[in-house]
Amino acid sequence: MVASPHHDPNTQPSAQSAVTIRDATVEFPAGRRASDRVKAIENIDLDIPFGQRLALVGKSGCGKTTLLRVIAGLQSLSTGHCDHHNRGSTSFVFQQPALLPWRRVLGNVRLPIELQHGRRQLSSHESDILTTLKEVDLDDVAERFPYQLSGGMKMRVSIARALVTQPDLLLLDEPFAALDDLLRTQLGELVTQLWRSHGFTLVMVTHNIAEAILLSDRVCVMHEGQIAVTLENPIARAETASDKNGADLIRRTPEFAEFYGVVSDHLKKAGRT
Ligand SMILES: Nc1ncnc2c1ncn2[C@@H]1O[C@H](COP(=O)(O)OP(=O)(O)OP(=O)(O)O)[C@@H](O)[C@H]1O
Repeated sequence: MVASPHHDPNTQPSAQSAVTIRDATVEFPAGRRASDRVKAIENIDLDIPFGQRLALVGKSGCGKTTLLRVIAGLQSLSTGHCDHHNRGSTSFVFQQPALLPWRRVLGNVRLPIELQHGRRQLSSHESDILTTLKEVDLDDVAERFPYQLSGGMKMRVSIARALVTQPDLLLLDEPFAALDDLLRTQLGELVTQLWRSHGFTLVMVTHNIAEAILLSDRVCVMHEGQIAVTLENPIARAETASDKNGADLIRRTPEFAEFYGVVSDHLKKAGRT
């Protein structure tokens, strides 16, 4: 397990990085006067290698979502830069599935293709759309409307919609926080399987330490807008992910308990400084 302090202005961009962030700061107005500002993130340096899964954890307000939005290109920086070295697109999955209620499952999943290529080219993508629906086990409910789906199914539609454009980078912002533990574990397994078959780079924000450990190769603990520590995940599960009981078995291992303790200690330490 390697813990590395993160703020290193001398770090060079790596050819292997899908995303390179240097000296990134985002300030927001925080009061009546123009001088009242809050730094949501401050002087962040981060390299995310191609195909890596990175989890951002930290207490509420520490800047996780802001950093994720910077990576998504949805949030401009006050200083610094964020560069993508991807060949393809970036997709974002939010906590709320945000499906269009008047469109069936198929129509919701098809939407990004329509936006990217227009309606005329749809037929050439139809088999990709159906393959994606199969991958998330929704092919049987393709003709249903969102109100006819359970919470877990809605989230799977949201994941399918994110995957249908074959993104190189998938960003998840607390995607399963509103779901119960069992569904959360099942969807985590699904994300792991999809990561194995698609090979995208994955960045996720979560409050749940177990989820961070089960779904990542590296965990960044954030505190007050900075990355307090980056931890290599010693139990990254590339080989066991296809096992449906993988998450449950891994949760019971001493290695899991040990790493859980390490992440938890860093979170507490960050909270005390
Ligand atoms: N649009 C905004 N305008 C003003 N302040 C903002 C804005 N967005 C975020 N902030 C502030 O920036 C800081 C970081 O917010 P951010 O949402 O990134 O934290 P977070 O770690 O994702 O929190 P949570 O876990 O509660 O979602 C907080 O102090 C927040 O109040």
